[in-house]
Amino acid sequence: MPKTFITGHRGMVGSALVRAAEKSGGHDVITAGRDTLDLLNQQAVFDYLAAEKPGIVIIAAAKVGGIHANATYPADFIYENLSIAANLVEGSRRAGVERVLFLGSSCIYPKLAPQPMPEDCLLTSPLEVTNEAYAIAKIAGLKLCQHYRAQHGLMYHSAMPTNLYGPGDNYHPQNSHVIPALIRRFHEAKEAGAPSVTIWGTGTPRREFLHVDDLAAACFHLLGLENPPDWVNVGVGDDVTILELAQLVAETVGFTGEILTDPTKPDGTPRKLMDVARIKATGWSPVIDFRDGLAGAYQDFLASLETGAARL
Ligand SMILES: NC(=O)C1=CN([C@@H]2O[C@H](COP(=O)(O)OP(=O)(O)OC[C@H]3O[C@@H](n4cnc5c(N)ncnc54)[C@H](OP(=O)(O)O)[C@@H]3O)[C@@H](O)[C@H]2O)C=CC1
Ligand SMILES: C[C@H]1O[C@H](OP(=O)(O)OP(=O)(O)OC[C@H]2O[C@@H](n3cnc4c(=O)[nH]c(N)nc43)[C@H](O)[C@@H]2O)[C@@H](O)[C@@H](O)C1=O
Repeated sequence: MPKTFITGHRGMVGSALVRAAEKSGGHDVITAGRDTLDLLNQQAVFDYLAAEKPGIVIIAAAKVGGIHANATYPADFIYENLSIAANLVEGSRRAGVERVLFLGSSCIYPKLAPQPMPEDCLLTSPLEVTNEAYAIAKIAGLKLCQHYRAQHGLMYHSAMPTNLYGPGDNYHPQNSHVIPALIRRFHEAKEAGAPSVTIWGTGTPRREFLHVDDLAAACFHLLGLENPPDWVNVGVGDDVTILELAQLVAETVGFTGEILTDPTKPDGTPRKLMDVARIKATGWSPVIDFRDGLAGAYQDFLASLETGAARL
């Protein structure tokens, strides 16, 4: 059974990876929270990997946030994400880690990429400005893996997930992604009997959403491939407008008031629909229906409010 270091295990993706690994029983999982291992500390990362000698490292730790956080803290996003990727990839090479899976994001592709976006549209035109810093760090992470694989013959590769949602999400009112932000806002409006809820931007951008448990399954699927692509899109291949999403979240939460838009807030990329032909050809497809997934995410939000575990 491979010793598998899942980084970022307290986050939404990392915790889904731990759940999936425990369910499969096929991995001896090790974890280390920020309190015991700060991934920005290069020497600490090198020492930890040298001592633990995992067979697999999954890089699910990152500085993560929605459109507002990315646009407000670009220095933090580029510095922390470059450092986490470089420390873990080089530390893995030094410790003889056989396999690394790095997680990027669909925002690595150009702002006006062809839709759906194939893997080979990377670096063909400018990035979306609201998340350029984060995207550059994620592109550097995937290129680290690609070049370490080419130069050192190591099986280091990457997955590029589309926008994710699910249990353990961050519900911060400003710094979160759109789904957790709207779950919280519609819930609070329902509780307060508010007549309307305002969403950011024009409501016209299109986004694709993948449940985090589907992503976790995709990660272990990729780790099982003998010759995985250097990087591969992970998505559902279907998208909705932000206004349609808001209507779905309102239904899920049971909010029946009006939905207003605020065009003074940024829209970000007009559309980022993944071309998922490559991962489908390897035998993976998502299984979680979007409405079911949203209902589960809302239940998780309610449960985490009760236990006090919600990331608010
Ligand atoms: N959420 C999404 O919609 C998408 C996410 N992704 C990618 O998936 C990955 C995981 O994202 P997600 O789970 O949503 O993010 P979360 O914010 O939920 O989790 C990130 C985790 O990384 C940990 N972390 C961050 N910095 C450090 C550090 N210096 N040392 C140790 N641990 C650290 C955090 O620890 P702590 O709890 O202490 O802060 C947290 O547990 C990221 O690479 C992200 O780019 C890709 C596409 C979409
Ligand atoms: C995963 C991805 O996440 C980020 O990109 P993004 O797709 O723009 O992410 P988002 O979820 O924050 O917004 C999606 C859309 O939704 C609209 N929107 C409406 N109302 C709210 C709202 O209340 N909060 C937020 N956050 N957005 C809202 C918002 O205006 C935008 O049009 C990247 O920075 C980068 O980190 C990355 O890789």
